[in-house]
Amino acid sequence: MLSLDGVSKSFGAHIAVEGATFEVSRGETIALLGPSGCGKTTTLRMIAGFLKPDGGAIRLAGADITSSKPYARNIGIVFQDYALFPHLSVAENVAFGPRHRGVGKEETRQRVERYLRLVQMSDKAANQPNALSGGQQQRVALARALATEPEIVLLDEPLSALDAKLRERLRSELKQILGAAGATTIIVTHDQEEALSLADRVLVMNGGRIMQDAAPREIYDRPANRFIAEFVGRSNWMKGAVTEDRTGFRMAGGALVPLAASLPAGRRVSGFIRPEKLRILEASGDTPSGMVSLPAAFRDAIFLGTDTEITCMLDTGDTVVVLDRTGRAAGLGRGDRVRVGFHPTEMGFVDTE
Ligand SMILES: Nc1ncnc2c1ncn2[C@@H]1O[C@H](COP(=O)(O)OP(=O)(O)OP(=O)(O)O)[C@@H](O)[C@H]1O
Repeated sequence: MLSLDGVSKSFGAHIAVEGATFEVSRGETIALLGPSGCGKTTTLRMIAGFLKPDGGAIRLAGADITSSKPYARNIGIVFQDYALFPHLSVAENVAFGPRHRGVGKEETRQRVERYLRLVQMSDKAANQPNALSGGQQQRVALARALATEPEIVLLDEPLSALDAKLRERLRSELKQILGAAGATTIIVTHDQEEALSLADRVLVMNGGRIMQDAAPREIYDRPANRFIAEFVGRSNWMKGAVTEDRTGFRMAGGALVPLAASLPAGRRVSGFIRPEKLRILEASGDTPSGMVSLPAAFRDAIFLGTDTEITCMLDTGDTVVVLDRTGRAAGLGRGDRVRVGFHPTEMGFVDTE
């Protein structure tokens, strides 16, 4: 449906986007995820036609749109701040796009009804936007974008102006709405949960470059580099080195973690484990079968509601964070001896930079 091929954009000497290359299939939702300033919005603005790329090509439904005007592209956009027309009612806001594009009266009326129903705002059709909550306004903005039945919908940080609770609710609604509309969607966000939960594929950007383009699970379980392992989820980095025969990772302290595939000579890797993959074990006794255990001292525990975040100092000197749901930290005091256990298959590796 949409493809970018080597798309670049600089502002003066600053390269904002470099060689962006990816495709979005019909009905697919992809997320551009990355820290502030990584080039997400610039990429979106080039797709929308508000910015002209310095190089590369953008194609939409087979046509080269690299240089076409924004209004000539069949694209729907939802911005962070909703930007509804304040003097028009909710229904008139949704009708605006189709009417502007010459869609007939009856068809426009049907679309307003259909898309307001889809975002569950039918009962507010006659209201003015300023009489709606932030979440309601954002749903209307979505209906307005969908009502033109665009080939692609662009969502720029669509939930970031909402409070945490509402953001979570609207996130799952958004997924349903986009699915029901069969929309092809690109969502720009710096919120990893939003990207992982909404998108079929996540493109992680940093410094103007796309660093990984993969399914959410893949990004989380097999990040392409250290930046992604730290930006998406949290990581405990474990000291160690690849064994001489290059089939294992010998951790500081002696524990051996087998590698899924033997590494080419000269390649150095760093090992990491997600906090929820670690378990607190008693200081003595058998290590559960198949697990590796590392002696450690308990430091502190913070109760977060569902999880408790436990910090331990391994005897190797590494500090690790364990997310625990079993109440294992109860009764432990600073300095108490414990072991930190995990299954070797749950250790991830990235190239040492
Ligand atoms: N019109 C402009 N003129 C000059 N520099 C710009 C312009 N627009 C963006 N930039 C720069 O290009 C880089 C990428 O900006 P962009 O807005 O794409 O980042 P972003 O990933 O969307 O960040 P954020 O999440 O903060 O919006 C930044 O360093 C930014 O300062």
